[in-house]
Amino acid sequence: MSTSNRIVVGTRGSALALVQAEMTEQLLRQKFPEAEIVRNVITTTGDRRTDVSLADVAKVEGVFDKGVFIKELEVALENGEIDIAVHSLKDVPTVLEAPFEIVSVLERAPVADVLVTKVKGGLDALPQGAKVASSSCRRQKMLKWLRPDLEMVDIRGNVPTRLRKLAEDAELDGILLAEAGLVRLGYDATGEMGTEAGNVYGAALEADSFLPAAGQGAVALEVRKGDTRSAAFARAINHEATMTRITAEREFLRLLNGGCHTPVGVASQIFGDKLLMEGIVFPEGEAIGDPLQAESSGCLNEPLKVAESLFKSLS
Ligand SMILES: NCc1[nH]cc(CCC(=O)O)c1CC(=O)O
Repeated sequence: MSTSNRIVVGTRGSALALVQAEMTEQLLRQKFPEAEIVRNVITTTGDRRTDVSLADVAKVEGVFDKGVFIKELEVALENGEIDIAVHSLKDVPTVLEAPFEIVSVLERAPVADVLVTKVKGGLDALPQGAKVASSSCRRQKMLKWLRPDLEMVDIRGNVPTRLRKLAEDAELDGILLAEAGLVRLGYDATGEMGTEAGNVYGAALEADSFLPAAGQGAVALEVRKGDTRSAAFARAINHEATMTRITAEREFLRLLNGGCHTPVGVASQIFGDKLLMEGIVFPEGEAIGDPLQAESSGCLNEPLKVAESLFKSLS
């Protein structure tokens, strides 16, 4: 167990996870110069199983829903090996196991999805029938809806690996990635990106036609429920506006009971004391039916209510 001035930050070992852990540790060091901030890197099921599709990892490994990137961090939290788990919020299920709590989020990075292609020019420059890879059913459905001619395929691996796979694979015309991950890894997400196998080019997909995942671009800090000491550390670096937005977005997803099998896009914005939300829900299964879409707005202080009204106005 931790002594009084020591706090152990737990993270996955991917390049993006390590950058996000570093951001967290730096903020903690600024707030608590007297504290000893220690890092513990943990390998998760999702990192280990790059041999099967993301949708299948949970089934193959018997891991609850989307928790393939977080289970081992929760085990480490439970064992007291770490005090604060750092996650990409997007990878965290909307309902946590009872012993855990998300108490804080870092300031959000850009939320858009990016189409990365071998040829400059974004979506409009992709030829008829081009092949685009993504491991996210939301991204696959959304792009197929906008461009029914495209062939969507699965892809695994961390961000630098995917960029390299695109540059290497002669058959592949593009991949979809979060702008947040690219930016945090230091890439020019909407420009030219270098890989060992050549250059590729990013173009952000407009957030009003291509809605991101709930919590995309946000980093969440998870602690043991009742561990008031670790929670106080984490809360001291919380970014309030991000917390408001992700609370609303995740509530919308929770109401829909959306996991990896019901593709859901959701975006939120703060204007003065108002919270604006937009949502899109695709039908389950292979067919690309017409999605349900809605918008809603309400008071900034009531993110749960705004999410509920968005959910109710889906039609
Ligand atoms: N599931 C993988 C994952 N989890 C978080 C990010 C990027 C950062 C973010 O969206 O917060 C990514 C990669 C991607 O979607 O391109």
